[in-house]
Amino acid sequence: QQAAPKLANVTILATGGTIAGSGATSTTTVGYTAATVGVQNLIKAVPELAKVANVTGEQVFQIASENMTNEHWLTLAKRVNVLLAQNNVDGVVITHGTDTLEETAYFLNLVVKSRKPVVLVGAMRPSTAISADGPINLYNSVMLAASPEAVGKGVLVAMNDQIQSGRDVTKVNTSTLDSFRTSELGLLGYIQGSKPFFYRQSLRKHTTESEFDIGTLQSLPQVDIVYGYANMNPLALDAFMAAGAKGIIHAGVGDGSLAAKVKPALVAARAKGAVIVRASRVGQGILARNGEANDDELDFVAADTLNPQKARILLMLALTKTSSTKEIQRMFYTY
Ligand SMILES: NC(=O)C[C@H](N)C(=O)O
Repeated sequence: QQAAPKLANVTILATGGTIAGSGATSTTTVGYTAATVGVQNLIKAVPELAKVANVTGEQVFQIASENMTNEHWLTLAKRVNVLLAQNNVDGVVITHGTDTLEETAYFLNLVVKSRKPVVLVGAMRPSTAISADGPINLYNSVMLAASPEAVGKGVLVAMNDQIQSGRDVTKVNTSTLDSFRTSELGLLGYIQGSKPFFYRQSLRKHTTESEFDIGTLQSLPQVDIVYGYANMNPLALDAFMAAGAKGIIHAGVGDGSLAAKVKPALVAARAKGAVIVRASRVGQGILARNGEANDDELDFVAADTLNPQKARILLMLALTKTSSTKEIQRMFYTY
């Protein structure tokens, strides 16, 4: 008789969200309360986890993800790095609210110092709902974090039977189960029959190849996002600058064009030392450097394919290393 294959050790770090949410009735799929179920009960609800990994759980936070802060990210990333440095941990799963899940995934993609799998997972329906998606998503994530195929792929997101890259995935629907998408760049693979099937991989640097190190950081530089729209005015930008912003993400219309009413305020912000990154509210495509604005002349940075909320994360990390816009532009083409 053959010995049973040794199961991988996976730690689930629970942070809250709808996956840990509960509603008044089984048909409550809106107006429920996020972040009420503790990690041990999340694990207990899916006994099948024991078939794919030796699972341990830690409650890191218990919050709805709209309350995620830079400080939460630093705490979480440090814990992930400590765990993955241990020989008795093979992978980490992070349960998370879906509203900012894509941001946490990209942050960790840039600061985790390990090739071991890190998988983020959430749910669109609370744990008390008919056909709650949390249990299957959690099962798939633990299976993925335990799988050799996920090693070295960067931080992953596993929802709705799909594997997405932490760099590229974004929430695209307020409420449906297929809310996590990677527009044109494409998902990485599928999960089927308790197995991962990978088809592609991001070529952008991550984890062990990243130059960013949050090991000794207690805070991140203030970077804010100003949203573009017709009749846009510089009020929000000026307020962020007055509050001490070190960087501004201009979530511009189209290819990041600058409204005549706003451009002088951006130029003034740059003159005060803030780094200006031009991104787009569109959600797909490359933000062309020197396209809709002359970035060389203005000394601005182009966000490449990062959406504004992900551009904010890269700019915060970039500002921990340098204030050179040339260097920061290189980083936007690297990560
Ligand atoms: N589906 C969810 O998880 C939404 C919730 N507001 C959260 O992000 O925590």
